[in-house]
Amino acid sequence: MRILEDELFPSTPGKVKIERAHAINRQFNRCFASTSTMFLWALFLIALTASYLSFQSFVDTSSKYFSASWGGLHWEKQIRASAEPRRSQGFSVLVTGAAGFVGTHVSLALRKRGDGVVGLDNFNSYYDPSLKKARKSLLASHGIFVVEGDINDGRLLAKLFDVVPFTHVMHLAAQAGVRYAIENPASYVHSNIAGLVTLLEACKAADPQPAIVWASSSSVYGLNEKVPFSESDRTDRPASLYAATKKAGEEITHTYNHIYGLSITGLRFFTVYGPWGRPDMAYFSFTRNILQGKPITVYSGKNRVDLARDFTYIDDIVKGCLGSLDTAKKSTGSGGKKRGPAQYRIYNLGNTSPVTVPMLVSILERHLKVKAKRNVMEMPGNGDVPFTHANISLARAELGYKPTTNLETGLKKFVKWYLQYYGYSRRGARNL
Ligand SMILES: O=C(O)[C@H]1O[C@H](OP(=O)(O)OP(=O)(O)OC[C@H]2O[C@@H](n3ccc(=O)[nH]c3=O)[C@H](O)[C@@H]2O)[C@H](O)[C@@H](O)[C@H]1O
Repeated sequence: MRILEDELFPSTPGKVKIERAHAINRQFNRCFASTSTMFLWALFLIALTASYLSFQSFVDTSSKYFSASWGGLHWEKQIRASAEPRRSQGFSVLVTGAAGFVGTHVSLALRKRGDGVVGLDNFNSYYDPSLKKARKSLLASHGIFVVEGDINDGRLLAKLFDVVPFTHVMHLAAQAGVRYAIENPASYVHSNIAGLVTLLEACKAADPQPAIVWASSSSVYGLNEKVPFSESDRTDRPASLYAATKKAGEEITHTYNHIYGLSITGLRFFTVYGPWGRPDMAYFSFTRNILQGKPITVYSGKNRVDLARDFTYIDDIVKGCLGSLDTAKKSTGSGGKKRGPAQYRIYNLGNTSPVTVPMLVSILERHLKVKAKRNVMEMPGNGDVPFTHANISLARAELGYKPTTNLETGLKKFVKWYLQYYGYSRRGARNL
């Protein structure tokens, strides 16, 4: 009671002071209590934000990890198994563009003779990716594992060389097609220049360094008029961006050979055709249109001169690729440094027997037993050259390259595959 009275009615001024002091103290305590509560709240909020952020980064990292199409112990095991040669002194070859036309055939040929093969392909949609998936299944049925990834992915390439000491790289990944460069120029720079450099960087850093065989193109001869085209002819007048990027590739590979001791062989392919081919190429799209009763456009040169190509059958090209791998010397660098001069070669791989485009159509008509609806028009100025013709004496002498399939025979084999693949022989045309 007394305490309560004293509190309500202080009896002395001194007591008032004390009471005031108590009041201030109480206020201070209240204030301190609320400040510390605020402080605790702040701490709590900071902790909450921090844990949210770290959870987010965990989610990001793990989603990246889980969505990555490569990596992990099982993946590495598959790579090692695929890369393992099955013959003594066999190669371990990394084939880029393995789900592509030439890549599939070369991979199969290497596997059949007992070499180890790992494929790499980005399965882009330049043409129907389901054809690339079908090629991948074909490769898988022969024990060849194809990694889904891009040659611009330096981390992936480093990982592959980490897992397997590849003896060779068969570099066939590229943005192909002469006329498509008008529509999508950046894709040529991305694959044929940036991708090439990323790949060469990985090869340079690899220990041991692999020997590299890669696909250049007959298109580097551009406006060259001297026939047949020899490796020593001018190649500084490309007629398309595609050709320019392939020519740039020849210069870039030379640089890596010169500075880092990489063994390099460039192959100038001449209009390669055959089963499992590329739907964007004339022989393929003509076949599709002829079977579907649609017209085809046949380009002609100035003054109605027929265009001609040194069409080369895929099996001959494969022999040239394997001959190049077999004769490639080892790279001489290690630890990113050149230890001595390294091999640098360029070869034409053609058929050395050009055929006109109207003749190509006639052969297809005969094999398909259907008449084509031809629209002839002057070649638009979009990168085409009027003719190609390979001098193959260098490849013959140094690689033992000797093409044996003429266009008539090669197209017969292509048509047989086409009819079977697209189901014509069984139940009429698939709707393609
Ligand atoms: O050797 C190469 O380095 C290149 O070969 C190939 O290019 P090209 O020789 O141009 O083959 P391709 O398109 O089949 O046209 C063949 C002919 O048909 C004509 N052509 C074409 C299409 C058409 O609708 N009409 C037509 O007359 C056309 O004018 C041409 O005269 C590869 O595609 C290329 O990636 C590259 O590897």
